[in-house]
Amino acid sequence: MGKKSFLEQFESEKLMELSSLAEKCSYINPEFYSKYEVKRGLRDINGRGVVAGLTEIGEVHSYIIDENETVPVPGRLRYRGIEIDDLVNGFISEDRYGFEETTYLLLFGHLPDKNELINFEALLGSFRTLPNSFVRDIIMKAPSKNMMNTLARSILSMYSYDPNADDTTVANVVRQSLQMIAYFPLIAVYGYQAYDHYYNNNSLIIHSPKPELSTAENILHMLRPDSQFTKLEATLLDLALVLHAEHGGGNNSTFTTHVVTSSGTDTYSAISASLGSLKGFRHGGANIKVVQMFDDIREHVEDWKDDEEIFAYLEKILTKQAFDRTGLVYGIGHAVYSVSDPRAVIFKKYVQELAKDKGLEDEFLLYSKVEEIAPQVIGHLRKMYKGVSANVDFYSGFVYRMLGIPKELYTPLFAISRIVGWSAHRIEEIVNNGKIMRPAYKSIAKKQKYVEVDKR
Ligand SMILES: CC(=O)SCCNC(=O)CCNC(=O)[C@H](O)C(C)(C)COP(=O)(O)OP(=O)(O)OC[C@H]1O[C@@H](n2cnc3c(N)ncnc32)[C@H](O)[C@@H]1OP(=O)(O)O
Ligand SMILES: O=C([O-])CC(=O)C(=O)O
Repeated sequence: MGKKSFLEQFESEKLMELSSLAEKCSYINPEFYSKYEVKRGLRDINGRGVVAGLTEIGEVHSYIIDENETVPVPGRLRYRGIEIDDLVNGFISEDRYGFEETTYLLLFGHLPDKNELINFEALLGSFRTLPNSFVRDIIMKAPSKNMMNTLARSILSMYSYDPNADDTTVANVVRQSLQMIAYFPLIAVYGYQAYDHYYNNNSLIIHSPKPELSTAENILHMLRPDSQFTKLEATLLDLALVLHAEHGGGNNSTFTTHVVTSSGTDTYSAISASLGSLKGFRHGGANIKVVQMFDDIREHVEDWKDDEEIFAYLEKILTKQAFDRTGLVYGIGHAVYSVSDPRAVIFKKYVQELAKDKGLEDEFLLYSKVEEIAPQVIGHLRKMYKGVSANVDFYSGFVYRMLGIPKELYTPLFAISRIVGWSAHRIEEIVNNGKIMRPAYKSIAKKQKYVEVDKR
């Protein structure tokens, strides 16, 4: 073997030494959190978050108080006060797509009437054109294997194309938000096409969006080489976009929008930070992990109908002996919900229909079994306070897989939808001229004296 490069040497020897120092001086005894009454993850053990703000955009409901006792209840989600089930039933029963209507509702506070909706859809359609040379200079250059990083990088670059980028007046932020809502599907899909071309050697496909198509239809049109899709496929993707659009101010990526916006920074900086948050596997990134976990379960569990075999394999995942060895069963559990996540409940009904359509009923059955068994295994091996159930990410990846969407686009699809919630929250933060967010950390460091370098 040749001489080791400086980097290799650093990695193998110095890095291990420095990393053990960093780990040692970063460790905090978990008992101190209860001793100093610090809420880990800014939540109490019942999942109740530290109240950090007020909002009128989304409401996440998971428990009631009965005689001073917290009682978990089936989860409920409201967008601008409207129950998510009512919203979904509304546009589906009228045989319409719902994402544009939901976007209008979340940003402007009321359901659009027919004219407002037509005009708004036309406005989004007219914004669905990236600035000249953006695809060539930003998206095609340095394609990355992770489309969340491609999105974040592209959104940060958008700053250079916006002559009024730093203006944080509401009018300008509304304009930037609508442009980002229109651009996100293009950047994500084209970013994927560039990756697929440069990394996988497949033909480069760039279909221009069509102004008359909905967001969901445009995604399928731009993604598929032949641009073909069925009504059921577009309806399912539209539903997924509606269900992911908003989740209150406290979820990790939206809270990031609030924190970063409160410093007074520009829209592109705030949204790229939220994208970084959403990518994480405990948040939006879980949807890819769920599908990878199911690939692993299908490979290792022989009888998909055998509850005991499934239980035993999930135990192995929980005890870090199988799958990615993080000890997490992805798609299960939630910071707030306990009995159920209403979005997973809605999804499940439609997923069953699509699975039947695609001849994947056995796989749907396996998902249902894991949904039922995983909470028992987690309850058995972890300290449970509020209970766990399937979250929105549990079925979303399965839907995307059935739609033939590549896994690289699963979390970006979450972002294509959640940009709406982030935008509404950024505007709410600006309108209310909030103070800069600045919580406290209690220092528990022992005092030490400065020692001159020769005497250490
Ligand atoms: C859109 C979204 O962001 S939805 C969430 C998507 N994320 C996932 O699906 C990843 C898997 N799930 C998880 O990691 C967690 O359930 C989270 C991050 C979502 C919530 O975590 P918490 O707020 O800690 O949940 P909760 O308080 O109910 O957990 C109680 C215990 O069960 C554990 N637990 C909860 N869910 C899981 C899970 N899916 N797998 C393994 N252990 C779990 C927690 O780690 C905790 O144990 P600990 O105290 O020893 O750390
Ligand atoms: O609320 C949360 O913590 C995570 C979540 O489900 C979301 O952001 O949709």
